[in-house]
Amino acid sequence: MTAARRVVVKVGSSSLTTAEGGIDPARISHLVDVLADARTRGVEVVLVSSGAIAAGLAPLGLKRRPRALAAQQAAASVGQGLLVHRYTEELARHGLTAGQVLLTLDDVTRRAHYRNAHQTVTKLLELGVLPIVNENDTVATSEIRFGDNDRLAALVAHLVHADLLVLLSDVDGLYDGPPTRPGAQLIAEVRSEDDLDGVVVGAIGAAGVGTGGMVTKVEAAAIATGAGIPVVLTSADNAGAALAGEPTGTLFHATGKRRPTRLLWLRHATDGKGALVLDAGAVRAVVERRASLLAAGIIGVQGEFTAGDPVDLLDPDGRLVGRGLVNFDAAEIPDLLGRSSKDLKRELGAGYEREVVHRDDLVLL
Ligand SMILES: Nc1ncnc2c1ncn2[C@@H]1O[C@H](COP(=O)(O)OP(=O)(O)O)[C@@H](O)[C@H]1O
Ligand SMILES: N[C@@H](CCC(=O)OP(=O)(O)O)C(=O)O
Repeated sequence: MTAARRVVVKVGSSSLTTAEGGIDPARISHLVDVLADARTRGVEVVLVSSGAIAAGLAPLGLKRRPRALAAQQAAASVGQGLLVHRYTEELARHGLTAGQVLLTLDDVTRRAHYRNAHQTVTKLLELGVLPIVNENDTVATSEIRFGDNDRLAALVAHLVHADLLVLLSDVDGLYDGPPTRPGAQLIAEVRSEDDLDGVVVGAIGAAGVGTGGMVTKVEAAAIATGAGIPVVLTSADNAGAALAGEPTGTLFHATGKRRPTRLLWLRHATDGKGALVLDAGAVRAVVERRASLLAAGIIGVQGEFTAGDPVDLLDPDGRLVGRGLVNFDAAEIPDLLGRSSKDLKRELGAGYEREVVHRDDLVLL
């Protein structure tokens, strides 16, 4: 693989903390050396770093990662500052400046937020700053949370038009089963989902500080490769090789083409906040003709959602056919059901003429 020009590097909590808990300064120092080295070769780097919660445990006298969301958020609040401070000091040794970017799910799925996040990170790169991204843990509540940073990193890779995503963990690649199992084999290359048949993808590692384990890494790889970005999964110790384009760990080849991120997210990770039930004609229009969903073809509405939320699209038998970002609140839809755009415009005004889900905001499942 040739060396990439713009890379998103994601490092997990398990690669940044000591066995006793708390940030491991030596590991951060090593990682920063590798990133700085890539920078001197002209590679633009965006770092997605986990570890805020893990870094907050020791200062709060906590022995292990708390289960309750509020306690995790408190730990993240304490730990994020410490973490970025560590990076800032280490980067300064190389004459580099860190910029903190905290994102929520909305920032990479809602159009206006997405544009904003894109502009900020692009500007930081233009200014020669090394952006350090994490989820905005203190404000993200359970329904709108990534939780793990693997999928966030895949969406960030898309957001910044990266040509490579490097996922660094405490394991040196994807194995065909839990790596602690005797005889587990490293998978060097994944060209399609078929290569994952029979692979047992398991939970978090021994460090117990990560989230999601291998499952979210494989999902992240599917999101990125499906959007045309290859992924290298390896250990933090092998970060240098990965950034130099040398074979290491597991390489997931790109399978698809670039697509809007909010569609990637809709397909891979979002559960609909509610659902719209379509009549048979609307199912055909949406599935076969890739048309927008109009009010005339909707026969039911389920759940509570507001305009801009993801909703499931169901056929008359309740089968899931797609998911889309809806243009109306749930409460507005009953009045629109089954009515033509022309009637809606005449009776309710021009704002009601628009599609309920625009085809650009819709994925088939
Ligand atoms: N098939 C597999 N291949 C490799 N690692 C696996 C596999 N199944 C489960 N794992 C576990 O996933 C862990 C990495 O996930 P996690 O602890 O969430 O790390 P991070 O903090 O880096 O995100 C590894 O330590 C490993 O024990
Ligand atoms: N945003 C959280 C990330 C949670 C987490 O542990 O993620 P990861 O280690 O990537 O599985 C943090 O900084 O602690």
